[in-house]
Amino acid sequence: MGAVKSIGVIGGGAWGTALALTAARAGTTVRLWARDPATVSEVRTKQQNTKYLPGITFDEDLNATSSLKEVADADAILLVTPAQSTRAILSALKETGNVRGPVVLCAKGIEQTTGKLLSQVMKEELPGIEPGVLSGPSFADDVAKGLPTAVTVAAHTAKTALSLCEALQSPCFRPYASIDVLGTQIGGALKNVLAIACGAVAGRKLGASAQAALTARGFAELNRLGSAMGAQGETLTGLSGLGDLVLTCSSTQSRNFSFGMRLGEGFMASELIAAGGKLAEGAYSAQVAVKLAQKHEIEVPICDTVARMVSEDMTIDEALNTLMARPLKSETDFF
Ligand SMILES: NC(=O)C1=CN([C@@H]2O[C@H](COP(=O)(O)OP(=O)(O)OC[C@H]3O[C@@H](n4cnc5c(N)ncnc54)[C@H](OP(=O)(O)O)[C@@H]3O)[C@@H](O)[C@H]2O)C=CC1
Ligand SMILES: O=C(CO)COP(=O)(O)O
Repeated sequence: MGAVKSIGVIGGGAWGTALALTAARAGTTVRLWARDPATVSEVRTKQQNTKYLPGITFDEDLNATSSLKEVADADAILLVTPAQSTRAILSALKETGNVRGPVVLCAKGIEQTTGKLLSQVMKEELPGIEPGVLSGPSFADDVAKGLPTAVTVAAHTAKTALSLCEALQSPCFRPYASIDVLGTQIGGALKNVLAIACGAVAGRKLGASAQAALTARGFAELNRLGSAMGAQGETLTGLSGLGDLVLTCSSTQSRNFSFGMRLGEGFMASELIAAGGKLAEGAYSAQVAVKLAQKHEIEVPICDTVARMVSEDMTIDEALNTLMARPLKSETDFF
């Protein structure tokens, strides 16, 4: 593909808005699609998205629209809605007949009903269109404020990955190109599950040592499962893997970590979900991550306890006891 001069961003939430700002700062023509007309109007007229990025007024004028057909008419599309809505949006995008460039998957999750990665979903819904993936340690708030951030942008060819990077690069946003489309998705999906575990440890006040141990053992799970699924080692230890795991497992700014904290404080997962709070993708990916691990015959005890806490099959104290009472084993696979 040639240079990416225009980008359509689908998703008027925190991350979609921050990525639209990122493209604008890079000098790329950008149009943001949101399903909520109030968001479209506020972004257009007030340079704000108070529902998802409260307290931030953009320096950039963003062109927002409610027309999917309009936003699809771009050299590349960033798809930035929650993972579970990906199939429906891809199908609606196909209906527009306007998609020509790569569609970059920016959600961090696995499809619950099928256990498929989002690029696999895209292959079914938009065959013939190149998938891309954007993932890495990047809080939408930080990015919207122009704080320095680095992410991985993957596509099947280096040329496409580099063109996408060029269309997003600015003094505050540094994308690294990759051709590991599969591997770049795995870290983002699994770190959300593992961040719930770390948040639960913080909420239950089990100490910084426990949190660090859980992060490191969580990385072992991410690494084992990612490798079994075919991810490259450098991807798993890179920005979209270890980088994002460290960020999300250590900050109350993370919605997954905060969701875990509430579990650790004694709230039930169903209460938190019913209250309709902020999106915690890990709550939707935990169970399906465990199933994927079973399919690949990989042990993921931390993901498993998170899945069981989310389905209310286990309390935080039971989870802790289960993890601590596991049979002794080697940290490496050498003996
Ligand atoms: N926030 C962050 O820091 C980062 C988020 N991500 C990932 O990006 C994805 C989106 O997250 P984020 O933007 O933060 O989420 P938000 O909760 O901030 O926003 C979600 C957006 O998606 C819209 N939406 C939800 N369901 C649908 C649907 N079925 N059809 C169309 N639009 C829909 C919502 O619209 P409405 O308002 O109408 O409900 C809203 O505009 C997630 O997978 C997340 O893990 C990745 C990196 C950073
Ligand atoms: O993916 C993110 C940071 O890289 C955002 O994490 P949360 O969805 O947990 O807020």
